[in-house]
Amino acid sequence: MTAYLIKNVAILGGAPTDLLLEDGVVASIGAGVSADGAEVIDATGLIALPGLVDLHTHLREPGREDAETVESGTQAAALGGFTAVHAMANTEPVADTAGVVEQVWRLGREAGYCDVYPVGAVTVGLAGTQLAELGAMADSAARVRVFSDDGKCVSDAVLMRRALEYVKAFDGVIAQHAQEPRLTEGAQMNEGDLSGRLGLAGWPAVAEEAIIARDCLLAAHVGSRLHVCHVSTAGSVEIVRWAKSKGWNVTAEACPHHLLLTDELAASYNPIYKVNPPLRTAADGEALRAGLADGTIDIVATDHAPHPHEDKDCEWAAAAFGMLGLETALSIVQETMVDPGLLDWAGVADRMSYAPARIGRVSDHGRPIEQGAPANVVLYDPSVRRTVEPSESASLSRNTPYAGMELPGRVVATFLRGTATVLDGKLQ
Ligand SMILES: NC(=O)N[C@@H](CC(=O)O)C(=O)O
Ligand SMILES: [Zn+2]
Ligand SMILES: [Zn+2]
Repeated sequence: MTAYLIKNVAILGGAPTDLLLEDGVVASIGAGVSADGAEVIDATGLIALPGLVDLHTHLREPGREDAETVESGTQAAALGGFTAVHAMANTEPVADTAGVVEQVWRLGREAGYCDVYPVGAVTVGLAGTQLAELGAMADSAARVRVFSDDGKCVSDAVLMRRALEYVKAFDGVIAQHAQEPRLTEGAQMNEGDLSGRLGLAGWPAVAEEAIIARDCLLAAHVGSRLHVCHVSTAGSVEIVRWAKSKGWNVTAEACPHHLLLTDELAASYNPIYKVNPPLRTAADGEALRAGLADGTIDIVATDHAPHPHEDKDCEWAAAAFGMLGLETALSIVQETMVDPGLLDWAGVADRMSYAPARIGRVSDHGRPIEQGAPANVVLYDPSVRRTVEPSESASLSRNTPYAGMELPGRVVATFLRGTATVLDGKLQ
């Protein structure tokens, strides 16, 4: 196994030092470290961050291998600086049994680009009527700790309560896609003046906020853990802040696209901007960034949602919801959070590595870069700018909303347990 001696690297943006990755671990740190036979990387100007952890990725396998496979999705993840991703359960078949989650987990191991932690469905077939075999998925080789019907909301309050109660036995968490279904029938974009003008059915903020408020109360009532997926409104940030002030065990995520993009883009009628929950107003984006800065929003999660062109290259109303996210997430966090001074690199390590690993109960990832820790590390160059070129993506899909946009930063290398998955910006 190749050892890597990374010279003059700024760990979390600190003073330059040397970093030796050997035998799968961080072997030593300090100026002037030397190692015979190690491959030397001159990392002058580069930052080292702990390998990123995504709590919300759609890999589409099994069932929609035309959109993404575990292999292609984890290649995209590695290129984005991720060493672990949680794969959502809305596959075909749905990941609602020990058999399916073990299959996804094994495919991740075989591909070897990034550790894959399957998310188990909360209800059978995501149908929202009957609890899935949560215990069997938790006890399986995949050791599932995160359960979600993402794509759909667990809207039945009794089922949500039972799920929250059930996962307490193995320290699991319910990750809710907060969308009141009756308030969002036929919804196409954020509800506001613009949806009226464009003649597209609106998705009101209250449909998200009402479910989040209810679920915070339920989680507190049964003493369980709730995680809120893709928080998109200022009101949702306020509700999560309130729940945390009560000491309740509630965590929340924001997605890069909600930090950067706004609902005005829907005026193009280009379905590349169609996503669930929808792009919201500039004021919502500002509240999300402030919430992420002060810790109300615990993490950034990509909600990487690949769709083949036939599901996106059509009229707005017929198009699928979702956008790619893995390869651009770190750049967008730099653009929206680091460059404006809202978060430093230590903060990025927390929101994109430590905290998501903690919520997902993943112990091998999300560890500070210190001697003896697993060598899950990303080297990032914050000083360059690049134009997003969809054809360069490792994803099998092309639905990035950032095509042609100039973004800061570039992932130079990613190491998974000391093995380079990306070097010189290229997949290994
Ligand atoms: N975010 C999306 O717009 N789409 C996701 C589902 C989801 O995250 O709710 C998908 O699976 O395509
Ligand atoms: Zn969702
Ligand atoms: Zn999702």
